Amino acid sequence: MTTVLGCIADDFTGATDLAGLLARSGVRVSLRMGVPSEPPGDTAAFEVIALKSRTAPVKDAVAETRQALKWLQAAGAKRFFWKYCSTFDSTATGNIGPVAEALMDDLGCDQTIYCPAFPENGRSIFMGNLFVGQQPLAESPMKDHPLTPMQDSNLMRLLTPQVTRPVGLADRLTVARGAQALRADLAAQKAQGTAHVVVDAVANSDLEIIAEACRDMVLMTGGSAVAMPLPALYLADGTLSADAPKAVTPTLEAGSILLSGSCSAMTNKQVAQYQTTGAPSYQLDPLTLANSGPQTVLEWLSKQDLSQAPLIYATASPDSVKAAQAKLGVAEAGELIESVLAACAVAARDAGARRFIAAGGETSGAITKALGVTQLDIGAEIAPGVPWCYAISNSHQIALTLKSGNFGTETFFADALAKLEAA
Ligand SMILES: Nc1ncnc2c1ncn2[C@@H]1O[C@H](COP(=O)(O)OP(=O)(O)OP(=O)(O)O)[C@@H](O)[C@H]1O
Ligand SMILES: O=C(O)[C@@H](O)C(=O)CO
Repeated sequence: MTTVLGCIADDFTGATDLAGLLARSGVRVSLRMGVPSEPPGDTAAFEVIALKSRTAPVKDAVAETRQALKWLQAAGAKRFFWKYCSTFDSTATGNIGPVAEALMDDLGCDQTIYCPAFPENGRSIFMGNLFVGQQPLAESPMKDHPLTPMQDSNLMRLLTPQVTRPVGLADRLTVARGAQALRADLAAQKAQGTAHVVVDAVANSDLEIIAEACRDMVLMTGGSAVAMPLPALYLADGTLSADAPKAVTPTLEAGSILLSGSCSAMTNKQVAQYQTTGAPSYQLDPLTLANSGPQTVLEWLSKQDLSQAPLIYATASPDSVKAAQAKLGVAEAGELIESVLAACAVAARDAGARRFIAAGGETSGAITKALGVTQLDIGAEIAPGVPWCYAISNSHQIALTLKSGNFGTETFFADALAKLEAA
């Protein structure tokens, strides 16, 4: 069917996050890993293209996003959503602002909004300042992020050096006055030449007002949550027909594998919690892998009963990650582990695994690539922003969940397996 909303996300777990929130509507949502090489064929009402552009050089991020836009336009989309991280992960040079401006230029639009708020996951914006739980962004663990350390909490100050046109704010007091007031405020700012407007939101009810006020904008930008109300708005006014294809749940064979390359505080807790369930687990050590390769873990995996959902993880404390990085190099350590987890995913699939849980954005990218997955259909949500996804890998129907490092509660891994049983 014709695509109603074309979405572009700057990383893989972020793309499943957005796709999962859109899929809460029950309407089919399709996720593409990278810009498809084929022109659009069987497209869904909501199409999400996942890029790996968050920390790419600005020029590459812009070029790749433009290609994604062209594909979505060919799928029939007239409205677009640019999804970045709910913690606004970016640097003074990009990539949030430059990509947004490139999309605005290509779409001929002169204003867009910026709303990374995701209240269900503790991200809120007040007077243009982003909070993670009760902490300002710059006092949260994001201040120490290895690639995009967020050392300012003010979104206008963060965005201004990334763009060429004026940046403004629509604050919570305006949002609280409703969609009409917000629309009037945006129009007044547009008349004064303000192209980029940060919009406050602290609760889902704010996001509903913002989505209603901005639903006719050619381009909206934000975290996933501000897009969540759009399907219901489109269904209500007939932009999306009530008989638009619904999400379907395919039948799956048993056999599960959990692969974790995320070292976030939450993933560390999730790995520890899963181990208390008695499930088999294997810890990857980067230094051992560098010396002797993946043979030992692959042998261990070949002896596992996949109905026990074994876990293979490189997840470690910040200190041991730093120690491994000091010896091997940051990128080298990461790539080594990603390649081993990807090899484990393929070996597990060939041994009969059909349910895959991947933790970490980079890790998820490596695993989906190794499994040859290019398109996923979105299923039930396990935790806010983390859905099950269905795909074909080497002619097998598989289910995959790609968990963003910071998302989910401590029992996420067991919750994910249980959710699939219940589906
Ligand atoms: N023990 C380790 N030592 C060094 N690097 C590691 C170790 N374990 C994992 N890594 C690497 O750290 C990186 C973790 O990034 P990844 O994006 O997968 O997780 P994340 O940052 O927690 O997730 P997200 O991007 O969704 O927030 C990967 O490149 C992974 O290979
Ligand atoms: O918005 C978020 O926090 C996540 O979807 C994400 O982008 C993970 O990398």
